[in-house]
Amino acid sequence: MRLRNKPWAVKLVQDHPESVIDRPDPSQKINWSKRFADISKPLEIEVGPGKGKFITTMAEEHPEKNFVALELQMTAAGMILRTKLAKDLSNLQILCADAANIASFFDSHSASKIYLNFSDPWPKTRHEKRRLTYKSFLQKYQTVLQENGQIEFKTDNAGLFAYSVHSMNNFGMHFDFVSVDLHNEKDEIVAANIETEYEHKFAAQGNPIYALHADFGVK
Ligand SMILES: C[S@@+](CC[C@H](N)C(=O)[O-])C[C@H]1O[C@@H](n2cnc3c(N)ncnc32)[C@H](O)[C@@H]1O
Repeated sequence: MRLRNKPWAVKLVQDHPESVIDRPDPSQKINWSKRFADISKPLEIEVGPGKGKFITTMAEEHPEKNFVALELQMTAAGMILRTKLAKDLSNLQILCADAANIASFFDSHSASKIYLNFSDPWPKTRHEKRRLTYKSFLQKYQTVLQENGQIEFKTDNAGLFAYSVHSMNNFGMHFDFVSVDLHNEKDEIVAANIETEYEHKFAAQGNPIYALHADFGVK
């Protein structure tokens, strides 16, 4: 998804370096302890949050955790920042960067969860390496996640879901939860689910939502 360029978003990002790390040099680790008031809180990362409904809701509902929105597009980063400022979410930081460099930005084994929500499907075989569940990405997530850390993945795209199950299984990951119709699971699972912008749109069109939780097991 490519968002139309919004000049206000660029300006907002530039005006708030305390909240957004804008295209950092991947050769330098980020000092997260300077960015979060309490670094001892569990850290959760969403890769590709888009406009940020999911990650800002999570940050609002879970002040006991720290969150990082890792988003490639500056316009999307600006939209997330606007919500962060409006809701005064001090436990949310925005990292405007490519997830291909995720292992450079975080200490090894520092995160407890990585969320992949409605990632771009890249259906052409020649673009397989760009899929966020391709093995080179899984390798980087493994480095960033703690031993018992989890990946939570949701999509409406059956092809990307099948591909991701295959890719994670080949990588030796363990599946803790799999659903091919998340919105029609048991009441407590449905109630705990926080929708993303894409999820809301696709579910409203009657599409099933696929979901899984997976971990890398003991290293
Ligand atoms: C299809 S949108 C989904 C947005 C949101 N997660 C949702 O469910 O509504 C995918 C998002 O992932 C971002 N993205 C794609 N590749 C990325 C990468 N390599 N690193 C960081 N963000 C990425 C895109 O810029 C876009 O905002």
